[in-house]
Amino acid sequence: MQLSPAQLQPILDEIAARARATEDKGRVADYIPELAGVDPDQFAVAVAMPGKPILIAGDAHKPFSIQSVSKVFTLALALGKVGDQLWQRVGREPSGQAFDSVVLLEQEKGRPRNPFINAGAIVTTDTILDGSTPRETLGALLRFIRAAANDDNIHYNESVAQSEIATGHRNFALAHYLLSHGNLANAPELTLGTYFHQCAIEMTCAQLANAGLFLVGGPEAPRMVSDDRIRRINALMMTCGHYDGSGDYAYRVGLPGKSGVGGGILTIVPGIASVAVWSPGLNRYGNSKLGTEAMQMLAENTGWSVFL
Ligand SMILES: NC(=O)CC[C@H](N)C(=O)O
Repeated sequence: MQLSPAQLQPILDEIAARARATEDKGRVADYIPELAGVDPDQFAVAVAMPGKPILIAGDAHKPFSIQSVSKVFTLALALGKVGDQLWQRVGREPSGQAFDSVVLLEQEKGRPRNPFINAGAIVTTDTILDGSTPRETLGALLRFIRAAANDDNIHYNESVAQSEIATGHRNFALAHYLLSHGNLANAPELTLGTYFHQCAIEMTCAQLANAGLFLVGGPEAPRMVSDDRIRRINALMMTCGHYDGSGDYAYRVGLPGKSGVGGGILTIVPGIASVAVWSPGLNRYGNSKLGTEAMQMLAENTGWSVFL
């Protein structure tokens, strides 16, 4: 359903007010030391609709670490670079496991289930890194995101990247495991250096909602990838974008989304809008607790769903 800005704004204001009043805001990710000190008492929502002014509520101009939301952009780049060959190295099935789980990687001989769990994202980044330096690859990624958002003021936070380089032992384990199965083309420290920096990109909710417009489609949305790719990326966001909480998100929100441990979620309403929410406290799946609740409320109040 298309809603006018005048109809949507009060819904967003109500969502932000409810979020502020909610006592249980979830737990901030503390396994990345640089993120452990983020104030959990923050909330923002932004709705970008092609050809219309962006709508916001809450701290929508405060930058946050996009973390795994970056995996949507690297997937788009990787599909642009190697096309369907990507699927020789990564699957397209939900994993039903935590984002940093190593279990299936051993059982399935080093082929990660999907591009959104860490192992699959590391392979995806390895694909776009191939033949270039981490600096060039990050430059290409930032150019893509800035063009999608129509905003040059998007950067990565070096301290957050270094914080993960120093403590990301599970990701190093995953990368070495992939290498042992011949599913890593570059040295683990190069691929992971790139991966940690892509996760350390900072955006505001307003910027992220704008950056997601290329996945909305339609005549007024930015055309960065083909319609066919838009459908495929959205399908993967729906089935795998929230790790072992993907089924729960599909049930509660009914829209394709991608979360990150920084507390951001990018959600696409095909043909209508790109929505970003941010609240740093996470639920037990590592997805933003208030962000998920806010998206459920937005979907219920707008009737936005891919299912009816
Ligand atoms: N779910 C996430 O956002 C995880 C991203 C984080 N950089 C990690 O690799 O652990």
